[in-house]
This record gives sequence, C-alpha cells and structure tokens, in this order.
Amino acid sequence: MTFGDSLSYIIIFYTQLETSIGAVSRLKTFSDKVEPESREGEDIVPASDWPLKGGIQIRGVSASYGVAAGAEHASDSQQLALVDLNLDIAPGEKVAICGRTGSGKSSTILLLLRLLDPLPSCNENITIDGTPLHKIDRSTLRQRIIAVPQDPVFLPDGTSFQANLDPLGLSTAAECRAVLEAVDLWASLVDPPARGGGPGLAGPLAADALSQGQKQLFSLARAILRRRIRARTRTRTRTRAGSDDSGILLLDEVSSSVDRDTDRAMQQIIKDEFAGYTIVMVSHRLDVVMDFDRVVVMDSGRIVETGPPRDLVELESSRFGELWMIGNESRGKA
Ligand SMILES: Nc1ncnc2c1ncn2[C@@H]1O[C@H](COP(=O)(O)OP(=O)(O)OP(=O)(O)O)[C@@H](O)[C@H]1O
Repeated sequence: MTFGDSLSYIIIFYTQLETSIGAVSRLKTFSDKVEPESREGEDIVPASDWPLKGGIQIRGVSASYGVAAGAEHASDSQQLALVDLNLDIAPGEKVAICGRTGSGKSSTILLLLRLLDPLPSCNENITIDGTPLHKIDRSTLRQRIIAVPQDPVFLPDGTSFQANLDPLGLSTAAECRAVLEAVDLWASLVDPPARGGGPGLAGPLAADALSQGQKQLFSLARAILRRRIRARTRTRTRTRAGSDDSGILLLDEVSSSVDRDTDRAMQQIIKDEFAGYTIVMVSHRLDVVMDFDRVVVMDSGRIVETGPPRDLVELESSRFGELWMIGNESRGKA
C-alpha cells in the first residue's frame, strides 16, 4: 500500500466514522447532501486543549435535513428534525437522551458534530466552552470531540487490528493492547490463549467475522484510546490551568447489540474511563441511564422533559416514567 493509499483510507475511515453516527444509510444520503461544505466563517482555531471543560449550550435551535446550505428556512414540506432546542449541559455532566423512535435523539448528537446544521436563523446558537460551534472547522471539531456510533466502521479486510484501532498511529502497541483488554476483546479475539494464541495486534482484522456486539466493543476501545492519547498529549503541552482529563464524549446507542451483562460492563468502563468528561448518550435501555445526572426526553424533535432520572421515574405523570413503564413491559416479556 502506498502512502497515498494509506492516507485515503485514513480519510475514508474518519469520514465514515463520522457519518456512521445513527443509521448509516440515512446518513449516507445526508452526508451526500451536505458535504463538501462551505468553510466560510469557520475562522476560529481553538486552543489545542479545547474543549477544556466541556460545557455545552444550545439556545433555541431548530434543524431540518431538508435545508440546503444557504437556504433561509425549511419549506413546509421539509419537516423539522429538531424544534427550538434549548439545552445547557454543565462541564462534566452526564446526560442521557431518551425518547421514542424518530424523536430526534441521534439528530441532537449530529448537531453537536456539525453533521446536521441548524437553520440559518439560529446557526450561531450553539457554543462549547463559550466558542460558537459554527466558527470551528468541522474536521477540527470532530477530532476534538470523541464520538462513538451505533454502527462502527472498519478499514478494509486485511488491515491490522492495530491500524483499525488507531489509524493515525498515535499510540503504542502496549496502549492498544491495554484498551482491548479493558473491553475484554484481547483474550477473546486478538490473542485467545485457549486457541494457542491469536494473530496479535499486527494480525488482520476481518470485520465480517465480528459480531455486531464485538464491533461495538471495538468501537468503545477506540474511544478509550483516543481519551488516553488526548490525556497524555495534554499533560505534555498544557500551559493553562485545567483538568488533563476532561472533554466531550458523545455516544449513540453504543451497546444496542450486546447482552445486558455486557452492556452493564460497558457502562462501568465508560463511567470509569470518562469520569471527568461531559457525556451525552442516546439510549433506549433506560435501566442503564438511571445513574446519569440527567435525562432529556425527546418527542417529535422537541425536548419535552428533563431532570434527574430517579426523580422523574417517581413522578406520577412524567414522560420518562411512561417510557420506563413501556420498558418494564418489554423487559418482563424478554
Ligand atoms: N438523513 C435523514 N434525512 C432525512 N430525515 C432524517 C434523516 N435522519 C433522520 N431524519 C428524520 O429526523 C427525525 C429525527 O430522527 P432521529 O434519527 O434523530 O431520531 P431518533 O430519536 O434518533 O430515532 P431512533 O431511535 O429510531 O434512532 C425523524 O423524523 C427522521 O425521519
């Protein structure tokens, strides 16, 4: 493989990784529509440690998949995916987004990655640590925010475990091994002692041979690695006061294909590894969001309720309580 080929794969990898948040096919259409995108006005180069605190502010933001760049309004036929969203997330807060299918959960995540643009009239109304999002170049933004999609993307078959984990080659083999051990994939997939040892990190990864759950665990390992690289780099270069281990983590149904025990294990890893991070997580499994600081319940593109999950579930009539009851029924059937 030439250097040019490797570079193309890396670019494809990140583009796909970005666009695989939410349903891949829908977003393919979406990304075709939106990219390549205008760089006009993207004139802030954030400090290398941005986002240092991870505070998010969304003020009165609406968005539609149907609005082309530069258009003023969504036409009547173009339904809004997000309607007048107002959300303040404090640095380090853990927020879960819940709601029925099609309520706007993934779109909220896409908004924060600038994969879905606000309507032009409210384009300036999203800030992270006080910096307006629309002023930041999209690829810089996506490098700085750690996002884990529901459908992870892999490099072409034959590419090594290590390259799949860290396409930019920023980590050591020991760091790669440690994150695979953290998600329990080292002994089960990369180097199974029961089978006399596996191919190791340099061995080829055939994504088709992985279960969807294994793919999601691998994707979580990538996120942990990115956090660790970020923390190590920041410790070396930090000049301003602040935490070495804070930032923003976005998770979109990252454990939808694993069993409940594995899900609980994944949640614990997320809790431990990203303790200092602001976390915004989309989840259908309400039992795993009970430990979050806050849930945001969405319906038809709007935020219809927000509060601590344990308080909301106790209320006689709460939207979260309704979802909880529906979840209980299906948990009972399972
Ligand atoms: N790429 C797209 N193009 C057009 N409309 C879209 C696209 N993606 C989502 N939508 C629409 O935006 C609205 C919100 O969808 P979104 O995917 O954010 O919901 P969700 O709550 O994440 O749903 P789910 O739980 O099924 O993943 C829906 O009406 C949906 O049909």
